[in-house]
Amino acid sequence: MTRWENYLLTTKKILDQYNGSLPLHHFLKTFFKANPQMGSRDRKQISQLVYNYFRLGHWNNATMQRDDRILIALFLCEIAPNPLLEFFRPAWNAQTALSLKDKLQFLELPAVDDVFPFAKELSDGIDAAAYSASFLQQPHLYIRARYNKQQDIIQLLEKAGISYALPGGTAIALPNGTKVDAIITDKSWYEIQDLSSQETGQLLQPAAKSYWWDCCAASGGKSILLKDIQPNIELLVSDVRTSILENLQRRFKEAGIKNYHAKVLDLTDEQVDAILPRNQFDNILLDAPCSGSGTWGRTPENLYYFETTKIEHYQSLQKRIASNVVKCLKPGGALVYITCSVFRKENEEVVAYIEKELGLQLQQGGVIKGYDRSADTMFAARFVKV
Ligand SMILES: C[S@@+](CC[C@H](N)C(=O)[O-])C[C@H]1O[C@@H](n2cnc3c(N)ncnc32)[C@H](O)[C@@H]1O
Repeated sequence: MTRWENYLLTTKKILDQYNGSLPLHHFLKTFFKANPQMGSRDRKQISQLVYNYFRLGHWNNATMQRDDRILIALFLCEIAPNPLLEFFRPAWNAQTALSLKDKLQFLELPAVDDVFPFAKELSDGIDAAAYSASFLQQPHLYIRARYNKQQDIIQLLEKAGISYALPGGTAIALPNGTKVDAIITDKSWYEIQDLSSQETGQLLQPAAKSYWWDCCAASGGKSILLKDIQPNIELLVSDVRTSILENLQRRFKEAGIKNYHAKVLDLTDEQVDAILPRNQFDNILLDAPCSGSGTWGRTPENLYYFETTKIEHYQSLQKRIASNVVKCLKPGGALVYITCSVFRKENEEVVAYIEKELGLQLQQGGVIKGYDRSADTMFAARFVKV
């Protein structure tokens, strides 16, 4: 059997075994660990076939054999010729540089408008067809340059022969999979952060000496952004997961951030204001737990396995957390609500709840589109407590 036939067979084996209960990258890690005969090149190429397969979601599923679908996915998602495609479909391999539209025409296949199967759930202003088509492209890896190091970083990238783009601000777009830490060895020069996530910073507007609570901090991406915009703030970070706050502490150390407090807190607890020793903040950043549907370009298995019933679950969690934390916001203070979701129920409907039920005033915000620039799509809204 040739290497390419073996890759195709292994891809089918993975697709047979995977059921969506774990994130795909965890499943693949375990699968390759159990099959150590595969080298890193084999793992990379098989992973590419599996990921591309899921990029098609349920699109045109009924009419395609699995082998065909794997090869069609490879052809539609990749822009450079590929030895595996050359082996199985040399005529297609000669056409990999065509646009998506021309590739579909070449194969006499219908448009990919329904790759994303939840179009009727989308937030205002998201173009469902463009969003669907965006899944066939791998998103970029974005970094945010810190301490005016953008020029120094660019020099290192050029020296290493890495292509890059400058989409604005201090963001740098890199090809997905770039080994950034091997190129930029001083970790304090940059943060890995998606472009749309970087742009949520425009809503933070931190005043010097103000007291902030990043109440769903995870490993602290938004908090580092906040501190980079205004280092002179007081900051409490919290999350329900102890392990993620340990990651945050490591990441803050690498980023040179020292002055902050960290606390493990479950924000579904109605008494959360009573647990905090100082429970009145000038500003609260609520980067809420959500479906993550705006980031599925990086986890396309969700196109296949996500169940819409989960949206309601996230909405009720978001409302519950918002109503508990707003009690800790000083009058005149701002709440910044963020999701990486494209669903109206997690975005506009939660905004309406915060306005109507919690009495805050919406100042600015909305969807931050990423699908037209190989980035995540997010939602951010800034409120003031009157
Ligand atoms: C979208 S992530 C935050 C991302 C982070 N702000 C960043 O920029 O990297 C949401 C976080 O909410 C946390 N979370 C989920 N349920 C929670 C709860 N009941 N109380 C507190 N935090 C919770 C999760 O552990 C997760 O880390």
